[in-house]
Amino acid sequence: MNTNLIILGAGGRMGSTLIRLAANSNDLTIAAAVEPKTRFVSNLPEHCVVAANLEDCIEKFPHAVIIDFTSASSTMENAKLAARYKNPLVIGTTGLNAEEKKQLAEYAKQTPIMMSPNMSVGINVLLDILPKLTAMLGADYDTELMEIHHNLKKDAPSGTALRLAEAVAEGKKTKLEDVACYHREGIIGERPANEIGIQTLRGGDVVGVHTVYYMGAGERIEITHHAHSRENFAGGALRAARWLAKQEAGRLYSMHDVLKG
Ligand SMILES: NC(=O)C1=CN([C@@H]2O[C@H](COP(=O)(O)OP(=O)(O)OC[C@H]3O[C@@H](n4cnc5c(N)ncnc54)[C@H](O)[C@@H]3O)[C@@H](O)[C@H]2O)C=CC1
Ligand SMILES: O=C(O)C1=N[C@H](C(=O)O)C[C@H](O)C1
Repeated sequence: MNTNLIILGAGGRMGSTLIRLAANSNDLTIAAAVEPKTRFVSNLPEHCVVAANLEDCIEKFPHAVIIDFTSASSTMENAKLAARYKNPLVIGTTGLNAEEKKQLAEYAKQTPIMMSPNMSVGINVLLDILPKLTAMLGADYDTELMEIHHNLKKDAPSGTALRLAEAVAEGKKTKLEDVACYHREGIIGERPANEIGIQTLRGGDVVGVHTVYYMGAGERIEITHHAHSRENFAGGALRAARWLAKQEAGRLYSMHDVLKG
């Protein structure tokens, strides 16, 4: 089966990687590339439409799967359009707040939507394991997370770090918002036992590093995921697009659903 794609943020780091990978596949067609800075879009296949915004082209491509790696505010506008025109939507954008995620769950009742802050297999397998690992280690192990990304990243902490921290909180049978600590400075006192610390580092061209630490008496576990390139994320997003094209609307899907098949 051939799947038509509309790639949003086509001139960006993820958008351009998606175009390169999709153009080399046998079962995907890039129908449209959307990017306000159209001069940054390159390497497009013949017949691909270029538009400055989704509204200008969505009507031409009913059923095309939209892939969105843009910014939180753009994603919300794009999701509204996808819901209106019933196009499936894969969202990789991070930095969305709780209210925006709630709104996306509403749109997902109108059209199939899959959202994941990290499209890699490794991180998603880790997300499955962390609640159990955290519960097995128990309250004697202090849990902290650290993420490192390139100096052009706009949101912090990364969407992945927040999702990993939620999985840890689940294992501790608590809510992340009740125990998260994003900043330490000055005379802060002893570390509360149930706290989950989340620290952000930024620099250079780091694609993405996430570490979860479990620190106990006399031992420490560190689990680190290194993304070697953006192809890893783009490959996951294309896999999600193929899968989503066959799904019904109903609830907000995740990469877990995609990997389950
Ligand atoms: N879920 C995942 O696996 C991954 C998620 N991300 C997330 O994806 C997002 C984008 O990351 P990058 O590609 O590094 O950023 P980027 O800044 O290189 O690219 C974003 C592009 O979107 C364009 N854009 C802005 N508004 C738009 C609109 N309304 N319609 C179409 N295009 C629009 C911008 O002009 C820009 O070219 C970020 O939120 C990032 O955290 C990044 C990598 C992996
Ligand atoms: O902005 C990025 O680059 C990345 N963002 C995602 C996030 O915020 O988790 C995923 C990945 O680590 C790269």
